[in-house]
Amino acid sequence: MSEPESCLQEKVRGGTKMNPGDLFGHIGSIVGSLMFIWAMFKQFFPYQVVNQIEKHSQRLVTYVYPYIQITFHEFTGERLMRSEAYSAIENYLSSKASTQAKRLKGDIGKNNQSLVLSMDDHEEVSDEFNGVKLWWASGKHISKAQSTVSFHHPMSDERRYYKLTFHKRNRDVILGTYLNYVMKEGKAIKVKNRQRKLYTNSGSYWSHVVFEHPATFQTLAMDPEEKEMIIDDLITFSKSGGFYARIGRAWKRGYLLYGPPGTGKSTMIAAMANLLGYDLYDLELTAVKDNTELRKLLIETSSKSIIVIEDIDCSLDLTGQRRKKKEKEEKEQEQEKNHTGQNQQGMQEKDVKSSQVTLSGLLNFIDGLWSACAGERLIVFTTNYVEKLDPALVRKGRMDLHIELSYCGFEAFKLLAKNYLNIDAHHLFGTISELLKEIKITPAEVAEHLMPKSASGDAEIYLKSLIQALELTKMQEKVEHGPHWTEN
Ligand SMILES: Nc1ncnc2c1ncn2[C@@H]1O[C@H](COP(=O)(O)OP(=O)(O)OP(=O)(O)O)[C@@H](O)[C@H]1O
Ligand SMILES: [Mg+2]
Repeated sequence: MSEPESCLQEKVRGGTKMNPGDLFGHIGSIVGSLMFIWAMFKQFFPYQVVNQIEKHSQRLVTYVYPYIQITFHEFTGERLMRSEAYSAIENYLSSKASTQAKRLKGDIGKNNQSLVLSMDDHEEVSDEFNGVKLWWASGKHISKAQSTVSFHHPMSDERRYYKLTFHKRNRDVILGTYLNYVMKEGKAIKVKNRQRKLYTNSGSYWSHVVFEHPATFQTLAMDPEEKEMIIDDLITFSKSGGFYARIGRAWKRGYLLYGPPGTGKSTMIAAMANLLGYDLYDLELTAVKDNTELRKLLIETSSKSIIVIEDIDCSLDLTGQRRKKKEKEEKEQEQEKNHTGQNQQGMQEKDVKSSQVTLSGLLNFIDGLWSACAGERLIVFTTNYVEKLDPALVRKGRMDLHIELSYCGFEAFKLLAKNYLNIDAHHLFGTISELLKEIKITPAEVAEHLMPKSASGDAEIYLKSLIQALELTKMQEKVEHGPHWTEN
């Protein structure tokens, strides 16, 4: 059975099922079917005729037609801005269109990789929500006034819309929850499909590149339970907009990632961005001139983003004095050279050497920013030395979750072996498990040993190389602790 036929029959069935024995139900279904056929064929009639027929039939239909229709136009307002609701519906319907509609439109998505399909004009798809059946139809108006003058831009006078049809007895469900659901889902799909960016600051300006880091939580080697807990925490956060609004708190969450170099802190941040589909702002504090500049940078960050300050201990010291002041001054002098001639820099460069970002500036600005800006933001600090940080910076409420990334345990090793060598088990695993209990080695070092060096490389070679390295470290430790070990 063809798709329009099946939709029509669903409509007729829907009418009788919803209101058995009700004459209006039948009439309404028939009128619904006629309207659907009309929607398919009206494009072949002149615009004036269509307009007149629709005007008069509308009045008649409202008497007998038990369905309610809502239209969502693509462009709204005097300045004809593209409607957010329309684009959310378009995204929401894209998956339904690809399974139900017979005529589809295809385009390259914003991430420039995947093909995005949407329903073509005058198509219809059905949807179901909490047991309620409803229909979406796409259509377009061709403006009469513009069609005569828009010779050079034949598409510019087309106004597309989506029309939602549902039985009037479901009014509460549709208006109360369904439409909110569609908006939310549609926006979520948009976020998932959009091209994400990695922003870095040079002085008070953000510049960005496309963010395409392949790290995911699946490939991140760490304790599986802790990993689950972090994923849960992130997903709960990203879905809690309503909760944060209800309790009157800004929608933000702070993470402190700490651990030795090479344990996966930066990798985890990339995985977080990939999981949530957020942009990344990598804030280089040592390149920020003062608190004002810092505030400006943070206010410019967009919603759904992760603001990262790596090695926070190297950027600020406990009194707020810059540890890397000298380096900063050198950097700024260089910038000064580069920007000579750009008059907008002139003002800022005047007091370059006297100003600096302080710890209290950072704290104030974080707290202040969150209450001023809408939308969700994560802030992530990383450090190799958690004990060196000022308690004010890492107190609860500011940094909600402290995550330790540590040396490679056996579970983490197994995941690396799976990722790098595609093996779940091996007779050398037992030896490695024992060695990992005694020897501290970072996931980065393990990964280095497991990295295939030739196309035909045997897993055993790489595992043996890892065992050798572990045994060597063990020997070295023995030598270092020699006197204690040999005393007895
Ligand atoms: N837990 C891990 N799981 C998977 N790969 C890891 C892990 N830790 C490190 N690696 C690998 O080691 C490399 C270095 O890790 P990463 O840059 O994330 O470490 P880091 O903790 O940020 O170190 P630093 O403190 O020096 O910034 C990564 O490119 C990644 O391939
Ligand atoms: Mg790092």
